[in-house]
Amino acid sequence: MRASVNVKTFDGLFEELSTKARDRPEGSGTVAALDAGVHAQGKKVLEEAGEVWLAAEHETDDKLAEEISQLLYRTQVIMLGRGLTLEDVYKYL
Ligand SMILES: N=c1c2ncn([C@@H]3O[C@H](COP(=O)(O)OP(=O)(O)OP(=O)(O)O)[C@@H](O)[C@H]3O)c2ncn1[C@@H]1O[C@H](COP(=O)(O)O)[C@@H](O)[C@H]1O
Repeated sequence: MRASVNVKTFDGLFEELSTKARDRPEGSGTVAALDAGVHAQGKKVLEEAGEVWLAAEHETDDKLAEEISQLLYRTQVIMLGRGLTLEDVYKYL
């Protein structure tokens, strides 16, 4: 894939969401997801994981990539909700 200045990365998204969690801008879905609590956040992770699985079996590469991006997002919401940093996770990679 060709590099692009506009492509978000996992780290870049985490920084963006951390700022949203701190500043709590109006209309942010991330702020709403954080306020909904860990139970709701966990359900979203499971839902997106299931959609990744189904897309891998039945959908196009692009649809699969979209579902994976949503799973990454929902994973980051869980991380932020629990106060985990990227380093907390990366040390296990
Ligand atoms: N990457 C994402 C992202 N992926 C998924 N989602 C959310 O997840 C939804 C899709 O999930 P579902 O399939 O469950 O869709 P849905 O059932 O219609 O959603 P709900 O009604 O359950 O909210 C989207 O409509 C978004 O609300 C995301 N929301 C935000 N981001 C990124 O987070 C940044 C901050 O977002 P805000 O906090 O909303 O400003 C954005 O710039 C994006 O880059």
